[in-house]
Formats: sequence, structure tokens, C-alpha cells
Amino acid sequence: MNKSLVRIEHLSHRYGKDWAIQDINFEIDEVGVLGLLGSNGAGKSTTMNILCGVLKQTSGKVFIDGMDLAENPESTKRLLGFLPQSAPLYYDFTVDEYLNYCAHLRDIDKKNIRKAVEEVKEKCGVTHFSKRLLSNLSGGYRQRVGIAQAIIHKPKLVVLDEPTNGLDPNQILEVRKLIKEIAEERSVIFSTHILSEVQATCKKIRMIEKGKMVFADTIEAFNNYIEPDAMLVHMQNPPATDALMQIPGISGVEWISDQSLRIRFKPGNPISEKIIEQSVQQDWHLKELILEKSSMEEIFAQLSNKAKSRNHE
Ligand SMILES: Nc1ncnc2c1ncn2[C@@H]1O[C@H](COP(=O)(O)OP(=O)(O)OP(=O)(O)O)[C@@H](O)[C@H]1O
Repeated sequence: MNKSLVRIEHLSHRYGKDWAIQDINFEIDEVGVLGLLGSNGAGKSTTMNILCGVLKQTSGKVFIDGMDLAENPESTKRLLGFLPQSAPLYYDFTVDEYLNYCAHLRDIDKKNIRKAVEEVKEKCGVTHFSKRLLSNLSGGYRQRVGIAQAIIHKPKLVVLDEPTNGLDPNQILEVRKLIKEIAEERSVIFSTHILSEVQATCKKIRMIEKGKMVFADTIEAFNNYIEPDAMLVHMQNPPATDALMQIPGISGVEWISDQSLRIRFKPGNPISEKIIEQSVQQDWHLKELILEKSSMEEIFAQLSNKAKSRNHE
């Protein structure tokens, strides 16, 4: 089993009277990428800002490497690197100047700064832009520099708030690759509102919606979360709708063509076996039977609706 580096317990925060997050609990492994998924306004940035110690929570606790963040702010913050939603870049600095400055801020020993800057530039693929002003870099390269400042001190935990936001498709692929590389030797948590982003980058996913945790498991479990409730069936000699509706468990039949139909059923019913059995007995000539899985978007919508209805209870 993976050891956890971070433990978030009963985390809640409100701005004025409105709760942004409520009772969030999760752990982050020592190595690998964890995706924090949620639509706009779900509470991702609030959670990440608290996790990085830049926002003080209304209640709940954050433990990093066994230490309470609120009680040991300095030693815990040394263990993490943070790329907030808007990267903290100084556009009048060159890449070298900026990363040198960040290395000082991160309290890296003076004699090691040069090496740290060279290493991080290499890792993030920005060495060839060392002397270029940040204002003259493309969005993708600015983001790489933003990631570089987050890992320059080799933290155990890297927190990236929507790191691919606003990038073009090629830049997105490159930043995803970089995130995976960084996570080979440390823990990375990144937030996104894009489903395909977590699919492409992480093994584990936490989803928050309207400030509440609605899903916490692996990406495979997320994909399988909703049981199929329909199947596409192709028969050479299909029966009439009435005959199908008499099979226990079938809740609806939609004809696609003379020989193809979608059969809806109550989830959890072993309906395929019954259809195969009847097809043999009654000579329906079953050719194909395909279970229809909900798309990620449907799963996302169902989980979101679940959270919304819980909030109205
Ligand atoms: N400083 C603030 N003052 C008041 N309300 C805030 C503040 N920051 C965030 N909120 C509210 O808290 C809720 C959660 O916001 P948060 O930024 O954490 O969500 P998010 O999931 O990161 O969304 P996005 O992807 O749009 O950044 C939202 O309703 C937002 O309007």
C-alpha cells in the first residue's frame, strides 16, 4: 500500500457567510499524481490554497509529513511547492533572474543555487530561454517556468492549480508529460475541471462539487462508477416490443432499425442472460449484444447532481 504524505481532515472554509468547502477529507500518497476534479467554483482553489498555507481554514486540519500545517507553518511549507492558478511570475525578469530569485526565497544554500537553477531549467525544458524575459515567453513556456519555481527546492509535495488552463493542445500535452515526470519521484496534486485531463494524467482522483467531496477513488473506479443501464442488441428475427417488455427487469425498448434496438434495464439486473436464453428458445437469432456504459461526462453530471441534491436536503 502507498504511504501517505498529506492528510486532510474535516476541512471547511467559508468566505463571509458562504461555505466554499465543507468537511473535505482525503490523503495524498508520497509518490504519484492525484487529480482534484471539480467544475468552476467547486472549491478546488480554496482547498489548494489552504493545503499550501496561503489561506487559513475556518475549521479542520492539514497534516504534511505528520506535522500540523497550522502549528508548524515554516517547516511544513518547506516541504511543498505551489503553482497557484495565476502563476506568480515577474515579467520583467529573465528566466535565469526569476529562478535565481525563487531559489533565494526558497532559502536554498547560496553555493547550491546555480546548480539548482540549471537542474530545474533542464527538467522543465526552458534552458534555451535562460536569458529571455518572461514577458516574451509563450503561455506554455511561462507555465513551465511556473512549475520550475514550484520544484526548485525539490519539495516532497507539488501543488498545481489548473496548470494547463489557457494552454493550446500541444502545450497541454507537454505540461502533462512534465507533471508525470515530476511525479515519478514525489507527490503531485493538480486541479482541473476537465475530465480528460485526469484520465490522461492520474491514477487517483478526488472530485469536489459545491464544496463537498463527491468521489474519492481510482480513475478505473470512476469510469465504472455508474453501472450500465442499457444495451444495444442486434437480432435477425427480433420479437415485438410487448414480448420483450414481459422479460422481468426490462424497463424500456427503443428501436434503432428493424433489427437493432436499445434495451433499457434496471441497473444490477442480469438481463443479458435472460435475453440470450429467450433468444435461443424463441429463435430471435441474436447477433450482437453490447452493454452501454455512461460516458465520463454523464458520470460527472450524475455526481454533480448528487452533490447538488445533498446540498438542498
Ligand atoms: N475570496 C473570496 N471571497 C468570496 N468568495 C470566494 C472567494 N474565493 C472563492 N470564493 C467562492 O468560493 C467558492 C469556491 O471557489 P474556488 O475558487 O475555491 O473554486 P474552484 O473550484 O477553484 O473554481 P475555479 O475553477 O473557477 O477557480 C466559489 O463559490 C467562489 O465564488
